[in-house]
Amino acid sequence: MTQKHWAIFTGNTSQKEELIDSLLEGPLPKGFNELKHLEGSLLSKLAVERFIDKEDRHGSKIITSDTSQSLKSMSSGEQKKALLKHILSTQPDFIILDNPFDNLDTTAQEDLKTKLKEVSADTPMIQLLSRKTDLLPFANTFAKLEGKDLVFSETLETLLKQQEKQVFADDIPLPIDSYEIEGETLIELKGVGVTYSEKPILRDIDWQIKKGEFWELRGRNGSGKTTILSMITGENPKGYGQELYIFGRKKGTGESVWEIKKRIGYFTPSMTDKFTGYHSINHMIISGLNDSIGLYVQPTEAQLRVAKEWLQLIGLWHMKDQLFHDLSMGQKRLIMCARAMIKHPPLLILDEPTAGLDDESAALFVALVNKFANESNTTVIFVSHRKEPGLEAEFIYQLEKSETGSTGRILTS
Ligand SMILES: Nc1ncnc2c1ncn2[C@@H]1O[C@H](COP(=O)(O)OP(=O)(O)OP(=O)(O)O)[C@@H](O)[C@H]1O
Repeated sequence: MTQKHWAIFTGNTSQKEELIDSLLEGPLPKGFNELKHLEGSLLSKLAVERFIDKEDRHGSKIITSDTSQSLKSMSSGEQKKALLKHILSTQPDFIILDNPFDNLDTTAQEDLKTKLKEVSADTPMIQLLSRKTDLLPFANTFAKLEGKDLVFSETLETLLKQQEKQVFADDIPLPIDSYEIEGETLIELKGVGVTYSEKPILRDIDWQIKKGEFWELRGRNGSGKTTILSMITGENPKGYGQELYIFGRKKGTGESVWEIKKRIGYFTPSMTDKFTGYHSINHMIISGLNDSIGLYVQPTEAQLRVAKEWLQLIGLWHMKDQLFHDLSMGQKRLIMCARAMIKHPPLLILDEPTAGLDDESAALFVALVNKFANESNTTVIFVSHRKEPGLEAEFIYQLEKSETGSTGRILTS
C-alpha cells in the first residue's frame, strides 16, 4: 500500500493551531485514522521559536549542540534546517510540516523537498500550506481547512481556484507631516564588509538607494540580507567605522539612533504574530504616527481623518472598532503594513512580509505595496525569497553567497 500523505490548504480563517494540537495530542480529527497511537513532530516557525525560548531560558544549546552557533543567531533558513535535522534524529512516526518552505530560498527549498521525499518513503507527512506553489509532489490526500472544519476533496483542481488580480480603488492617503532629507541619495553603502567570529558574511557591498525607489532585496538564506538591513536601521553595530551613509549622514558621526528610527517604517511578520493586540484597529493605525504600539494620547482630527482614509482604502473601515487580536492573519498584515505606511516614512522596509499568507492575502498585500511605492515618495525595500507574483519592484539587489562573504549586484526587473 502506498504511504498516505496529506496536503491541507489553509486560508485566512483557518484555525490551524487547533488542528496541529489535535494531530499531536489527540483526539485525532476525522480522516487521520492511520495516525492512531503514533507520535508526531512539528516542523514550523513556531517550533523554532519555542526552541529559541528554551535555549534562552536554559542558557544551553538544544538542537544546535553540534555547532558553535546558537539557534537564535542563525538565519531563518539555517534555523529550519537545524530543526529538521533534530526532528529526523528523533525518528518520529509522522511529521507535520507547517508552511515548510516559508523563509527558505529556492535552493534551500529544493534541498528540503529532496530530503522530505526521501523521508516520505516510510514516514507519513501532513503538509499545511497556504501557497499552491509549495505543494509537495508526493501528497495524495487533499483537504482545505475552513475555520475549524476540514473539508476533504477528491481532486486537487477543485481546491485550486484561479486568482484574480487585486486592485484598490482609492488613492494612497496623503501624509500629515513631511520629512526633510537633503540630496537625492537616501542610503549608501560603499565597500561595506561584515564578519562574525572571523566568518566573512558580507564583502565589498556597494549599494546606493535613492529617494522614492522601489527595491527588492534578494539572496539565499544566510547571505546577509538581515545583516544589511539591521546596519541601516541601527540595530547592528557592525555599521560603525564603515562607509555607510544613512539619510545623508555617515554612520557613527553622532547621529541619534532614535532620529534614524523615526524615519524608517519597518514591518516583518513576527511583529504581528507576537502582538497581544488588545487595541482597536483604528487605534493601531493611528499609533503608526506616534511610533507607539497602542494609543495613549487623544488623537487629533487630522490623525482620525487619515486613519479613516487608510481603513477605507484597505476595505476595513466597517471594522474600525474591532480588536486587532480578532482579525484574520491577512487582515492583521494589511493593518500592520498600513500602520508602517501612514506617516510616509522616507524609507519603508518590508522583511519577508508575505510569509505564511495564503495566495489571496499575499496578492492583496503585494497590490498595496505596489500602489504605495508608486504613489508615495517613500523608498521601499521588499525582502523576499519567494518570487512574489505581481510585485512591481524597479530594481533588485541580489546578494551572491560565497565562502569569502556575499557580494552584491544590481539587476533591473
Ligand atoms: N550575531 C551573530 N553571530 C554569528 N553569526 C551571525 C550572527 N548574526 C548573523 N550571523 C550569521 O550571518 C549570516 C547572515 O545572516 P543573515 O540573517 O543576515 O542572513 P539572511 O540573508 O537574512 O538569511 P535568511 O534569509 O535565512 O533570513 C548567517 O550565516 C548567520 O548565521
